Amino acid sequence: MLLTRESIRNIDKWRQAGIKLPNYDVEKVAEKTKENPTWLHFGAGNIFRGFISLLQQNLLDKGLSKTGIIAVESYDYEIIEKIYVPYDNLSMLVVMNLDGTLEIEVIGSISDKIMADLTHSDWKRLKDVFSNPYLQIASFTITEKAYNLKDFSGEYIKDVKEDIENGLDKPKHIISKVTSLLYQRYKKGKYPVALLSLDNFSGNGEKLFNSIKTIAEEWQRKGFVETRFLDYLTDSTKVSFPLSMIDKIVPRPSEEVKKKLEDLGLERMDIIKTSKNTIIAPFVNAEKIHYLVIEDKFPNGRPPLEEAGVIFTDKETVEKVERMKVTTCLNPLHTTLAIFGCLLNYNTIADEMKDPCLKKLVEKIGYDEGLPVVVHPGVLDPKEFLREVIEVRFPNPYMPDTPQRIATDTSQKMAIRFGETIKSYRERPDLKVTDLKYIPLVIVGWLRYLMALDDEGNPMTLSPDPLLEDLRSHISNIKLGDVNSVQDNLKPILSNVNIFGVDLYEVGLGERIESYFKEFIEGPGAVRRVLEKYLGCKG
Ligand SMILES: NC(=O)C1=CN([C@@H]2O[C@H](COP(=O)(O)OP(=O)(O)OC[C@H]3O[C@@H](n4cnc5c(N)ncnc54)[C@H](O)[C@@H]3O)[C@@H](O)[C@H]2O)C=CC1
Ligand SMILES: O=P(O)(O)OC[C@H]1O[C@](O)(CO)[C@@H](O)[C@@H]1O
Repeated sequence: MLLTRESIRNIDKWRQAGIKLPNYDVEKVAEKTKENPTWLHFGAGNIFRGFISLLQQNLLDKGLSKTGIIAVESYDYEIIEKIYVPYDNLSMLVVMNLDGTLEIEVIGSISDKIMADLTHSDWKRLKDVFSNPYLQIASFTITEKAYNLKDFSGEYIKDVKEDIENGLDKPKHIISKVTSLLYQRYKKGKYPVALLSLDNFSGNGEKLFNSIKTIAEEWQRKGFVETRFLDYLTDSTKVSFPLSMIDKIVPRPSEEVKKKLEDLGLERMDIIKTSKNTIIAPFVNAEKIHYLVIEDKFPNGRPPLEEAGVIFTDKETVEKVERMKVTTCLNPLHTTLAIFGCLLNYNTIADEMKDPCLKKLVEKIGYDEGLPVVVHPGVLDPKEFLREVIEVRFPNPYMPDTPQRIATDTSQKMAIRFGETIKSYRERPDLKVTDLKYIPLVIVGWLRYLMALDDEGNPMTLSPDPLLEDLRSHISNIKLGDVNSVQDNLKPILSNVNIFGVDLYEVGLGERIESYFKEFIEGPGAVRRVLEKYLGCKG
């Protein structure tokens, strides 16, 4: 069986294999989408194929929507060539249930794909779609770093510098591309639209807005865009940037799942790693549980996604729910497991949850250090959410999620995942930053991880991170087993407000972290020993 539009016409064959098919005519929806494009999504990767597209499929299945989503890829064109084109834009979602059963579903709601490549004819098509009055949403899952225009020294990165000089016609960075597309929309009729970031970080909509506004202002100063364009962009009845909280664990595609699909008779299920490091396959494996909370601000209307389980609410509630998830109840625990999982040679997050020390560490970070500063968001209960994460979601033995995946881009995540809690402790009169014992342990774990040696002292490959070279330039001066080599090498990292959101020395944690670090590098096995010492556990 091939995952193609033609093959899914043979409904009985797919049914016999136990695979659910779209309950609508995929071709017709694709046609309708061409005439009436309402939703573009930037970032054609795994979460889009396994979650966002599922929401729209849900509406199409119920007859609540008539059009699909157009996937836009602006960075890794191999995804389109190798994962969209050969499979007619279909994706296959494999849900890993807690009892080991799989629920498999062909997703047909991705109606088209576009490469946002200026040298390709697709660019013209993208400009047309973007200036279409029907367009309601341009959403994004492009990873947190893609929103950054500047490097850590505060300078515009190379592509952005060039984009600012070159104006509307040759943008390279995704934010400049989107700003240029928005200008087309403005010129065409000032039509309204919502730009919806579904990336996993605090204030995602605001960050998208600020980045786009920065480019627009630079272009306005150089005379590339009209001043009124800034009015359009900053008028939320025209262009909105809703905040969102997105939550579904969508690990990289796993060989085990691929094998199971092949056993069912599916062909061409190969997992690829692109030259830009995206690991992707025709299928997506994911957990069943998910949450999506979005600020209800869509000036050109939106599909009735509440019918697919999305919670629409006000900005303050999204902020609270997002803070709860990203800064305390899920992502800090994930990053903790990522760092120590790599150091202690774990292959899955679920296996780590069987390690009494690691389970205790995430409990301490979640319940003891995180929960006290969480503001109850109303729509979800933080304690119950945390319990579900620790007791149900992370330990799911069928989820092929790896610490190495979550360890990607850790430098971009520390400020949000740990810095926010540190700041709350600093601000609250009833709490002291120096009461924090376990968050510093994770920060130290990360510094130890950056030595690229596992706890036994064996070389370990580090996950991609835009700051890796910079960080390694300090850390590589330190030798395992030689506490004296620490010297001042940690100072530039620990005092970097861009990395942690605070200067860790100023808040009183720097020295403690340095001293923990020295214990961590005493020699092989020290990471495990230190965890046992501070957590009173036996790993
Ligand atoms: N995988 C997951 O479980 C979840 C992911 N997310 C969010 O979605 C993001 C993407 O996750 P996945 O789709 O799983 O990853 P992925 O690796 O499968 O896809 C990443 C996507 O982002 C694009 N991208 C990467 N760097 C870019 C850049 N500099 N400029 C423009 N586009 C760029 C890639 O081309 C690709 O389309 C995450 O970083 C996170 O913020 C949110 C919830 C769950
Ligand atoms: O650390 P990352 O790359 O944002 O990934 C975090 C993981 O946890 C989640 O936050 C779960 O919702 C997803 O974004 C992803 O599976």
